Amino acid sequence: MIYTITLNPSIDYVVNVKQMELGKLNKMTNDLKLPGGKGINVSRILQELDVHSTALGFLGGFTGNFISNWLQKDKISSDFIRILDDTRINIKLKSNLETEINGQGPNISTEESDALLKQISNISSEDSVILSGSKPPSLPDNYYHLLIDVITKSNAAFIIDTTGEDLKAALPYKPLLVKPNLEELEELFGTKMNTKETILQYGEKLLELGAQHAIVSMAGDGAFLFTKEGIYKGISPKGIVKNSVGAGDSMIAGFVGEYIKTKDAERAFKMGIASGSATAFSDDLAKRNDILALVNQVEVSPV
Ligand SMILES: Nc1ncnc2c1ncn2[C@@H]1O[C@H](COP(=O)(O)OP(=O)(O)O)[C@@H](O)[C@H]1O
Ligand SMILES: O=P(O)(O)OC[C@H]1O[C@](O)(COP(=O)(O)O)[C@@H](O)[C@@H]1O
Repeated sequence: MIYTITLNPSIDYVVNVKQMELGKLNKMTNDLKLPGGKGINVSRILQELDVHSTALGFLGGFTGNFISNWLQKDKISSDFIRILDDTRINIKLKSNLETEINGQGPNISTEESDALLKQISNISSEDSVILSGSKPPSLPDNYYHLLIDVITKSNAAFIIDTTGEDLKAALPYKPLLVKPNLEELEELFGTKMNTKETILQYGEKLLELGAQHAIVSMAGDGAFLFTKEGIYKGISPKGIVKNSVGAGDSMIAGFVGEYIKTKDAERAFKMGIASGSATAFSDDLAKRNDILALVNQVEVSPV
């Protein structure tokens, strides 16, 4: 079984405004409320790719109900710990520029956070766990570490998509995949990476520090895949970008869904790029047919 864990889900409130003017009354041309949070996005794309997963994490309040109802409607299994506080709402403002305003996240009590640790102590070595996104500030600083401890004791594989110290601390536990975007890679190592050589140098460092596979994604400029066998460059297909929110999550779902079936990292990378780009070219996350239509357009070659 694949489990996704979203510690900080959200409703993504996508708002379109023709020409945003700060300090004035702006009228929306249209708006869209979507279930969000990185692991939930991964589960939604896995479902499109016919890969079954169960979405875990914390959900609460009317916002939490919106997300669980959506997942139920789409027949995506979930087993969230219900919390007293409301799940956050993140604003995705599409105007002349794309602006995001993400909430900090709800209060999570010790009983609630312990309940998730207890729930995942039942996983086995046959399972894979995808840990995605930020954690609400009310969770203990070492909460990701506590989760990884439980997962690795069960000998389950894990993938982690988060940033900063949480990502760095996870590497020695040999995640199957990490996928920082270029900005996150720069933040992780505290240095600007203006040349291909520097990106390759720090991408390889992710493997030296323990990751089994690493992808460094660069939006419309494609991505690099780092494996023990070699480094690959993937070129993103061209298209009209509608909403790139969730492109990174889609890429992870595409990679993991294919890798678990075939154990072929290069093929999985292609599926990852196709899934990320198909989402960037859609209002919501990508649909199965959009992904499959792009996969043959993705070019991957050794560096
Ligand atoms: N503007 C775009 N055009 C084509 N593909 C894109 C675009 N933005 C994202 N993608 C695809 O999605 C992948 C992940 O996007 P990226 O923005 O790098 O991740 P994140 O959402 O984590 O910041 C990219 O490697 C690419 O394949
Ligand atoms: O957990 P975080 O880092 O606060 O991010 C949450 C946001 O990320 C998203 O999951 C999108 O992530 P990506 O664009 O990186 O794929 C949104 O759905 C959500 O609003």
